[in-house]
Amino acid sequence: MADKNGIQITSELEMVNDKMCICVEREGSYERKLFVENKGGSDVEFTYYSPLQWMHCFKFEDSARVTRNDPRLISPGETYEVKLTFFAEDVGVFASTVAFEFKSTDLSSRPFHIVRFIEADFRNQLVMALAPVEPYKPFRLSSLPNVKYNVDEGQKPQSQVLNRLEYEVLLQDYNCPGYINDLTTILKDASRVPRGHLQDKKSLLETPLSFQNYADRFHLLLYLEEAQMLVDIKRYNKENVTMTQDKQNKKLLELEVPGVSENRPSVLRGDHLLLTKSKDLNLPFVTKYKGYVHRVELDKLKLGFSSKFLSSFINNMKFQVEFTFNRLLMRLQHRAVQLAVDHNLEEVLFPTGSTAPSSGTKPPLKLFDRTLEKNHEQYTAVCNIVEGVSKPAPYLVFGPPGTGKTVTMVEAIKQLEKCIPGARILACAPSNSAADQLCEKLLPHVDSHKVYRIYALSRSPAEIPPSLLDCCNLSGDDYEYPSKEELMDYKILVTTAYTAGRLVTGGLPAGHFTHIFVDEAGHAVESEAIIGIAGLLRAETGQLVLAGDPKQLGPILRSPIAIQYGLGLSLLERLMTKNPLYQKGETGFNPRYVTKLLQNYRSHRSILKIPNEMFYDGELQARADEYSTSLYCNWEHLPKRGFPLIFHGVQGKDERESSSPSFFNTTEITKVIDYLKKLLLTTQGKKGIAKISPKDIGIITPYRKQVEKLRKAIRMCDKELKVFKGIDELKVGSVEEFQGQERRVIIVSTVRSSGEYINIDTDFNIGFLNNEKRFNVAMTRAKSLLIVVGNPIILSSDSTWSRFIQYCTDEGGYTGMNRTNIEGTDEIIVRIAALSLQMAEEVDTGESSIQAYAHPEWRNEQ
Ligand SMILES: Nc1ncnc2c1ncn2[C@@H]1O[C@H](COP(=O)(O)OP(=O)(O)OP(=O)(O)O)[C@@H](O)[C@H]1O
Repeated sequence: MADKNGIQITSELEMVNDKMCICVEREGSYERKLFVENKGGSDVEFTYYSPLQWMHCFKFEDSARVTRNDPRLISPGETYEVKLTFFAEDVGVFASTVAFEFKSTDLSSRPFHIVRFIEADFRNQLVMALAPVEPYKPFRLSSLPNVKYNVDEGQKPQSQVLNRLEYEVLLQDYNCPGYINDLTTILKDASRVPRGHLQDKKSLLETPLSFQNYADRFHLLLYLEEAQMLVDIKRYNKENVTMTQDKQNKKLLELEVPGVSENRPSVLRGDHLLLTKSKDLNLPFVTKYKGYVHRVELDKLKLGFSSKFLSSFINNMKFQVEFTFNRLLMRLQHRAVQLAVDHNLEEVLFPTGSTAPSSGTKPPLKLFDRTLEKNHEQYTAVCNIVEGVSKPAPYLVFGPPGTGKTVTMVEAIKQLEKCIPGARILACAPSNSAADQLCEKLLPHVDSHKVYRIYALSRSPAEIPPSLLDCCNLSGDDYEYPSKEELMDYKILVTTAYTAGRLVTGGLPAGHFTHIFVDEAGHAVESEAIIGIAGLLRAETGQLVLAGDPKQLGPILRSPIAIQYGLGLSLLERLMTKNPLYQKGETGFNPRYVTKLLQNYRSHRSILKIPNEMFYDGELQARADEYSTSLYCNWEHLPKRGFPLIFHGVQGKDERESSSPSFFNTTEITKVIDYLKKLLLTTQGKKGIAKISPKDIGIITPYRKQVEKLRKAIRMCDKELKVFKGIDELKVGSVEEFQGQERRVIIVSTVRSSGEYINIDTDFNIGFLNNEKRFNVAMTRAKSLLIVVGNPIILSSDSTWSRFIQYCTDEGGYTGMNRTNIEGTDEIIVRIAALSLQMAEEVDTGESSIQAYAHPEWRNEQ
């Protein structure tokens, strides 16, 4: 970039972070001058200039049409102009790197180069309304000094909970043993040979999982995971932070924690933080104030402290903050693996199929959802679950997205409730949204007083679906836990896997539940999936049913070592891959234990094609009803009629604001809003297109900040959308929040527009790139129309996305940014390397290296 040999390149454009920037707010063409000035003492030949990558929206011209064969002499003191035209056609941020080549008149000299970065930003009103509220300034991570301290206990949120459920079954601490750090070091370094008990632990990890080593192996894996969590949570410690008093509740203090809504760090209601007054830090002995989390609101925490602390609190007081993580979730898993052994669940967890199948034919079932009767696999699965043919082995319902796993499970639960008078059912899922969905699907056919949805205190009441308010444990603004006896009266309890642990603690006896169902079982670590099983299921009499798809989102873990030794394998996947009862034989799967569903009833066949080929060996059959999946096949905004899939390429910018580490992309938001308005306002009910309401549309994006900005754009900025009837029911959420869900129309905003942040995505397991499972879930939620808005160049660096974009292009579904002549960073790097090479090697062949770095398109033009 440096000016060289007296040549300076300046322009009329504003310089921002070493870039020449032009910012416009309207369509049109904009001309700006670049100045090549000779400030040296001798003549210089201007031999060439070229953008290193071709951008259709930029044009460069000069009066003499400089070429190598016809260079322009620039004498000392002279300035020569190059005209840049920016064609603003579509909102976005467009960047170009331009290389200028010169040669001094001395014949023996070699060419030299100067590079300039040019960025053009075409923004509209919405982009401006959503712009960063203040520049991004990452917060400094600090390791707090080891000082002696005492802890001042804070105010817990639980105080308002009506708790009639006793604590009958002990939950021990399961503290991480001291040797775990040494073991971690040894396991990370293959050259180190462990001795004594560390050797025993290493051998335990290397021995295949069996019922004999079940609890010991899982305890060890969980400790390894916890050790990594402890290291990771320290990254979030903060210095010199201030708090403010909450406006609604003066007893709470508000602390800003950017990233908390994306689980960076993960903080739930009821967790606690430790705060030390900054001014006390030099003291030999300090007090750490415990603040309990009463609410998590986007990037803010509302904390409850002791009254002593509150009376000494003054605004702008500075603190050091240490995050802790809630060990409860680890402890519940430790207890579960122990209870699995104590309750002898060997035939459930390592089934051998030793018991004879029940004989005799049962009368045929009349299903609530008659459509399932037409699918032999689903119908058989429901009958087999009701008959309990796999007992004590678990019954598995697995298959790709939209094949009806959840509806099969729900139908089986309804049939059990109807046909087996003594049936008591526990229905679980790893996430709240999946558990809510189970409950919502049960309600149309089961009396609401027979079903009870139990939430943990950490669940924000605002997120509870209105349809479940009458059958859950939220009472007014507070949660309650009914007594054991009251809970045992319900025929069906629905909860997350973790919250099922409270039922174990509450002393519900093993064998009370005749059937336990776990949906989305591929999403949970085995030790998590069994929290609601171990201690509640009696192996000889109970029936366990697992449903899921190992190709969708799996467990999220922190420790590479725990993953290496198998903690990332879900119970569902372990049974399917390691247990002979669940393997595919010559005649397919054994229907006594497993049903594989392969008929997709959700999506238009064009939407299914890529996930089907990439993740399901093409086995998936598109069986959704033609009428409903074709509703948008004639939509006027489709690039190609009959292909209800759009990839809209945009050239945006991934931005951050304030101290939030999360990303957003306002150019993509503009496009998403455009499509939303086309769907809801301009083409509603037009030309054979069915009417659609906001609840039938879902917007998926991987970053929390983009979720927040999209919601703001829809509910606050756009004057037509914000007053649109039912707009609050339009769900905008992360992929995790959409797992198990479907919508008639799905719009995906991928956000990423810069290669430099891809490592952050990989490190924190966020974003879409390098994450096939997240891609799979997002792409398989739409029934009749899928619109993906993203930067095709960045996404194409990932083989899965590249194939998807190619597919859309081949089928005519690609639109937006003209890609034909745009290349990725790799090509630019090659061209920059070509420049440097020539300088480094000091070769002067008399031939310019320009051919090596100029874009072919540019050469043709010249
Ligand atoms: N036999 C069937 N006939 C018609 N429609 C069906 C049938 N089975 C399921 N469906 C419909 O297919 C859609 C997907 O079903 P469901 O959500 O149960 O699938 P899933 O396998 O659990 O999906 P995911 O893996 O994405 O969670 C739903 O709209 C459901 O009503």
